[in-house]
Amino acid sequence: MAMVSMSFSLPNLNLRRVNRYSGMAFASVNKETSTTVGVRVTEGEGNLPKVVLTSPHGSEAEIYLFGGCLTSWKVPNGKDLLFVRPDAVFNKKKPISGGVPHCFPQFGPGAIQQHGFARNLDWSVVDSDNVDGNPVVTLLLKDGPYSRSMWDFGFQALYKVILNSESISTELTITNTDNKPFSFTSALHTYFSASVTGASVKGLKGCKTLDKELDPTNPVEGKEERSVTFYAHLQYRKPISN
Ligand SMILES: O=P(O)(O)OC[C@H]1O[C@@H](O)[C@H](O)[C@@H](O)[C@@H]1O
Repeated sequence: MAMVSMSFSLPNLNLRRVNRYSGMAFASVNKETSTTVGVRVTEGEGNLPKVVLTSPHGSEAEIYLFGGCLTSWKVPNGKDLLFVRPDAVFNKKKPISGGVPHCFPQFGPGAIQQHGFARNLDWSVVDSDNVDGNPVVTLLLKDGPYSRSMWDFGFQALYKVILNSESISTELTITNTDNKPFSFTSALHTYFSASVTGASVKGLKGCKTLDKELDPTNPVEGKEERSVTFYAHLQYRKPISN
């Protein structure tokens, strides 16, 4: 078993169960479904089912079952701290581009599709809870014919999201359910919404660039510092010095 987790300002929790429901599984939703205080499943963009977590303190989070993708985390003042690209599509033809997409069982490019298949599949809700007023949901993804066609291993992925008044916690647990070992790479590939005014990146001069969007020739960077207020999709590789 392996675990990846991310948490922002999560205070110590007194895990007193208030209200719990186990065994929910939604592949689609026709109307709003709610069985646990602060946890409901409703229809999102493109009629895709999404779980909405609502805290009594006024924060709210949304997780699409397609890709198990956390797309929104609004704090009590209404500000969404996550970013979803304006050109993101919600039609299952591509992963949702933004929020916190899953990269599993491979991070980045490699033997299978970029960032793996977990962000392209429907997850299901297997558990929901309300702990001291804080809504908790656990999503499940298992191997199936599609994943086996690329990566022939039995696995179970459990993704637990806890919404607190001023923080959110995510925890991904991978279990090998096969009779042979496997290795994998994974990430909770978070897109934050932030102001980049005044931000820049230094130490670039002499780095080889890889610009997927604008220039496939990968020139060597001539500037030492670049502002990040322009749209770019750049990676820099520092040459190895002797
Ligand atoms: O564009 P994708 O497949 O959703 O991946 C998101 C990003 O993932 C990052 O890991 C890559 O470095 C970026 O190049 C890429 O844009």
